Amino acid sequence: EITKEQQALMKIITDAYNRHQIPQDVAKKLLQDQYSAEENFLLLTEMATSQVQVLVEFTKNIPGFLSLDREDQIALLKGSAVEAMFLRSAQVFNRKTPSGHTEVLEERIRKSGISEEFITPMFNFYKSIGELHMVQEEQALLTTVTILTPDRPYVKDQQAVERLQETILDVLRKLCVLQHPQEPQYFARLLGRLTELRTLSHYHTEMLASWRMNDHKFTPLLCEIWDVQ
Ligand SMILES: CC(C)c1onc(-c2c(Cl)cccc2Cl)c1COc1ccc(-c2ccc3c(C(=O)O)csc3c2)cc1
Repeated sequence: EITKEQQALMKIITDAYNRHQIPQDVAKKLLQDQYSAEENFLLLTEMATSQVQVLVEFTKNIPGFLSLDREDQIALLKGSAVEAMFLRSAQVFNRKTPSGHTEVLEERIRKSGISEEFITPMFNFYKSIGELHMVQEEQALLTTVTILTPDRPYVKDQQAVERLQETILDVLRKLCVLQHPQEPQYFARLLGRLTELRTLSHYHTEMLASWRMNDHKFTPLLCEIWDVQ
């Protein structure tokens, strides 16, 4: 079962995950009433930029992350940002509370110049995440596992990242058994989502290319994290 130090680790990560969220005044912009493709793209760009800032702050709270090589920290953030944002936006879509963001976010994503070939897998993913009914600890730990993926491009000390990731995976596996006793393969299903995230990340690269073809501009932070422009 989960040890005392694993409990402490899970609490640190879950508290940080809940503390670092897009500010409500930024999220509320989704509710404003312009719905042109241009307006949707601009709003989504603002959401993504804010989400990256939130992600950087969250990552600093992952025990051991700041002890990694500085360049490896950057490589892990760049390599996982899109996947972490898919996970975060998935939680928004599957939130029960009628924050109203769900519908407008879906509407804006569907009408922001993303081609249908990417929209379908994207919303299939959102649905498959919803079907998992993850508790918030599982969401926080799964995002952390995604960030601590050792084989991202340009990571030098993969062993150091692997050690951190294994620590989190061990807690996540035990938590899944506790939270879903009637579903022994639940942990395996969760990890299967990480494979789906990699595929979505490849689609995302093409999404960026097609937006740029139509002369869409990104913010400096997104250009830096996604190596565009
Ligand atoms: C540059 C831009 C056009 C773009 O490029 N690819 C993607 C992109 C898309 Cl379209 C889908 C998935 C991933 C990415 Cl990066 C995006 C938009 O990325 C988003 C990132 C994050 C949110 C997001 C997060 C949290 C919350 C919360 C909350 O927590 O309370 C309330 S509202 C909300 C909104 C939305 C969109």
